[in-house]
Amino acid sequence: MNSFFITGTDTEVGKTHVTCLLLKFLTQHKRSAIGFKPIAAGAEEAFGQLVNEDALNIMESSNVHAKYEIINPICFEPPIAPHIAAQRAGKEISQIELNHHYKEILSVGAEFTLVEGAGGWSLPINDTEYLSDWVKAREIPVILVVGMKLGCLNHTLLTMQALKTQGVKCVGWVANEIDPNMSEFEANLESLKQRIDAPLLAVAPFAKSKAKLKIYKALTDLLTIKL
Ligand SMILES: Nc1ncnc2c1ncn2[C@@H]1O[C@H](COP(=O)(O)OP(=O)(O)OP(=O)(O)O)[C@@H](O)[C@H]1O
Ligand SMILES: C[C@H](N)[C@H](N)CCCCCC(=O)O
Ligand SMILES: [Mg+2]
Repeated sequence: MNSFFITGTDTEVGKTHVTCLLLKFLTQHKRSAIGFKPIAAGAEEAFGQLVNEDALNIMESSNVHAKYEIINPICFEPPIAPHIAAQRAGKEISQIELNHHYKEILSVGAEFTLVEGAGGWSLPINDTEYLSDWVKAREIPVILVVGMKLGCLNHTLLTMQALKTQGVKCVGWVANEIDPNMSEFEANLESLKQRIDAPLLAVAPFAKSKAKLKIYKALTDLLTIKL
């Protein structure tokens, strides 16, 4: 069983978009795959419970299915930093709780579990802990989604530096074209390639529908897929 933690250079950079594309890629190649969104903030009431859009999207892109609470066990209504949402709801998120939920999703038995983070790499879950502490403790390899826009060089290099300092393995990165009007896309991609000590796995083009990943060999190797 393989797990990957999908982080991003920021919130709203395409972690869910890329997670769904990776899940679909795995499905197309007859791998069993499930998405996991342990912590979500930003949800609506539906079917008598709170549901988050990211979790619904990754459920739809997975070919292994489980109840909503298994896919997204921690969910808050306001679209704010999760530790603040938890505080407002009189709750506290902890690594112990995350371990429990992670065990449950792994017991579903998919070959691949893609865990989508929340926000960027350094996301507080309570007064003293970060989601990144949990990823490090569980030794889940990280895939970084870079939202390709002006400013992404700084965000990417700082994130890579943090991963390295914390001793967390980054198995690769995905360039996500979130801004169709970005100047010098290719030159920025090249600047990142030169400076990132992990392989480029794929490029996700700007597309509102029927998006497809431009796949690199590092991705097929990572997912043990022969094209
Ligand atoms: N390659 C793309 N082409 C077109 N639109 C995109 C692309 N990637 C992301 N988007 C859009 O940008 C917005 C943010 O993407 P997404 O929700 O995947 O970000 P996120 O990093 O998962 O955010 P969050 O931190 O809230 O989980 C969404 O509306 C999504 O449809
Ligand atoms: C509401 C948003 N879409 C995400 N679900 C949560 C983003 C938290 C970001 C925290 C921060 O780094 O400031
Ligand atoms: Mg998301």
